[in-house]
Amino acid sequence: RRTPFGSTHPKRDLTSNGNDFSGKSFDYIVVGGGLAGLTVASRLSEDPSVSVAVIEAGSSGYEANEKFVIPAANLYDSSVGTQYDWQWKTVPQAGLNGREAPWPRGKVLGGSSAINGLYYVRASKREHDSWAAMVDAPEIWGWDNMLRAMKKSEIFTPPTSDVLDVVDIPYDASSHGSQGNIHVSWPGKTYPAVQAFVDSAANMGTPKSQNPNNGESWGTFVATSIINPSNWTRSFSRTGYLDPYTYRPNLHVLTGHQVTKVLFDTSDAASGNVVATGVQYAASASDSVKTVSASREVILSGGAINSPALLQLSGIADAGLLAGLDIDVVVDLPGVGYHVQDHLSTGVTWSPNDNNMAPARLTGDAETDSYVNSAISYVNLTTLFGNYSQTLISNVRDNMSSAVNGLSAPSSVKAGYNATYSAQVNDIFNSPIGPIELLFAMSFGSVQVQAALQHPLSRGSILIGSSNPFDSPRIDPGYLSNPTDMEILRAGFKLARQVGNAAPLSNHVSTETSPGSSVSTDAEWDTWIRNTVGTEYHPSCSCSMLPRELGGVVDKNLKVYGTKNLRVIDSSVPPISLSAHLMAATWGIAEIGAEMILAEKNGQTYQGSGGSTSSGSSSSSSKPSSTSTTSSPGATSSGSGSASSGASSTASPVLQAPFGSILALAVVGVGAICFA
Ligand SMILES: Cc1cc2nc3c(=O)[nH]c(=O)nc-3n(C[C@H](O)[C@H](O)[C@H](O)COP(=O)(O)OP(=O)(O)OC[C@H]3O[C@@H](n4cnc5c(N)ncnc54)[C@H](O)[C@@H]3O)c2cc1C
Repeated sequence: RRTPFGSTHPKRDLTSNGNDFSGKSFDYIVVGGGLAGLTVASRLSEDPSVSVAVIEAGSSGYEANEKFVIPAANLYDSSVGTQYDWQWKTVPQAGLNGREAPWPRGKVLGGSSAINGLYYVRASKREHDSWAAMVDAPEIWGWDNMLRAMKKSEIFTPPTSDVLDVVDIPYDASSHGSQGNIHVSWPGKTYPAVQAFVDSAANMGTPKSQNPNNGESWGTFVATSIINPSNWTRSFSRTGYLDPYTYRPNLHVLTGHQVTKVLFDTSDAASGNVVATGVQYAASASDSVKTVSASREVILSGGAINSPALLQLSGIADAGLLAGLDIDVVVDLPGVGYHVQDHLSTGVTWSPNDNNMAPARLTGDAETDSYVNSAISYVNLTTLFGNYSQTLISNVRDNMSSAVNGLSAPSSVKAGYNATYSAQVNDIFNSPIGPIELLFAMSFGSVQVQAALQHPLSRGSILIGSSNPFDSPRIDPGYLSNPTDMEILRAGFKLARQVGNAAPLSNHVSTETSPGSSVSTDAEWDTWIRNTVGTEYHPSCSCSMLPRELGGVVDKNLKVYGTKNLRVIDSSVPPISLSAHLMAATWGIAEIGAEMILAEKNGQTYQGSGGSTSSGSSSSSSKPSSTSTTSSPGATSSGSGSASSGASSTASPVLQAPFGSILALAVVGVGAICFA
């Protein structure tokens, strides 16, 4: 097979030679070959009439394949801390007694889905509907369309009978997809202590969930994992969305090169129609900068840290920030990098009183090594606080404006904080949704019940500190800056301890080793929490989908405000943190984003699950140009309710469109790192 680059190449065009893209033009450029980026690129390239280029900063990962495909999730023999991890750190956090918290992110094809803890957990209908209401787009971002999109990406397999002999796992196969790209199942090995956790958490007030994947995501259950049960390997965006398409000549992937800037035609900027024309990229700070063009769109899928940073480097951010860094303003968009929310967690740890534990090292037996610490419990406010929960909610409501005023952010962002606080208080806290997740873990010979804050009221930011794209951005999640977060998290750890000490789990543990008996008063818990907690690896909201006047970065069509053809499609776009692990929603976002793009290309209006598609007002050739009649900033898209062709369709109004188409209990000193 001849490649567009002229050489004989047996496979899809996968190169690490920057010259192969230099000076070329593609219809679509996807920045970042991570979870969302590969999903989008794969779906777009199902249309043979378009050319798609992916630029990934990390390597392909094929050179160390076992590292990615052998999960070993409970041992966390993963790539965190290696060359496959960006190895970000927060700035010192006052809420963590001045500590800097590590923020790993995947830097390899597959992105963080290549290095993460495998939990596949959906958020609730209520959270997705709340998000959709904020952008008045229930048909696109509400539960029905998100569920359809999440199912589209999925190949579900029930648990094995061996596993069901040990642990009760109710499931409803109709809540899952069967013809998608990512295997979703349960590991081949489990242990009686897992069932004991489920029973103890239920005994302590959080009943077992019968079907957490169907919009009622609260309760106690053994979560699914991204695991291929035919060989017990990790199923992630590279194996699901790239590897199978070896001979797709319109899909081109460049690895080992970081996109340093998006390039624009600003001739029509006054009418809000800045046009992305391509990107610059380089292998390192000392490499020569190269350019590649996009004739239709540039799509940012760099993840929750890199996407806002790249927008800022490219001149789309708060004008005040850019002025201080000597970066020309392309679009004054104050929300870029604000609204940051993250899950914060650690665990109460015991020595085991059980010989039948997950092994403390890899055994070499794939089925045994597939065990994932995925028993979890989403606990609501009433279970945590009893009657006091209503007082807590009233307090948050009463203190909302002073909390917002106390935050440092541009004024439109503060207006957005009011909106997202209201959503949290009215839609989430006052519901069965869990603001705390408990996670059961057996790793390295210890037993742990972790607690993780799911709906933080603290707000943070990710802002570049220099115009050098190879410098780390300033990551400030503002951990525990809102005192209610500490109140909820403290209650979560107290409950974690109670669950471990409640029968039947109490039969599987002996001495509590951390925090131990010296911690029992609120003040002692708070000190321990500040000295111990870290990220649960779910930062989001840094390119929030909100109205522009609320500090939004993308509109309901994932388009960056002020631009005609620049989208962000990744985990940075949810406007509120979700009570779930982030992958499931991110695959949903990516599937919907690809549908939107193909719809717009075909001149139709994307209507999600809200109805059938209709012809849009744009011409069928919607290549950006200053005369095109397609979208204006913040306006509805001229795209269309699309569908992707391909193997993974799931029946829905959208798909009838005419053109169819760990926990690594790496216990370090007193600390523990939870991988989830
Ligand atoms: C250690 C860890 C454990 C986790 N555990 C779980 C879990 O068990 N379950 C779960 O649901 N979620 C988990 N997560 C979170 C989940 O993996 C992420 O939320 C998800 O992968 C985000 O997808 P994304 O597409 O937004 O970003 P990513 O998957 O991180 O992909 C972004 C990609 O873009 C590339 N990139 C960035 N900037 C540039 C640039 N300028 N130029 C070129 N390339 C660029 C990156 O190298 C990366 O490959 C975990 C995350 C981590 C780090």
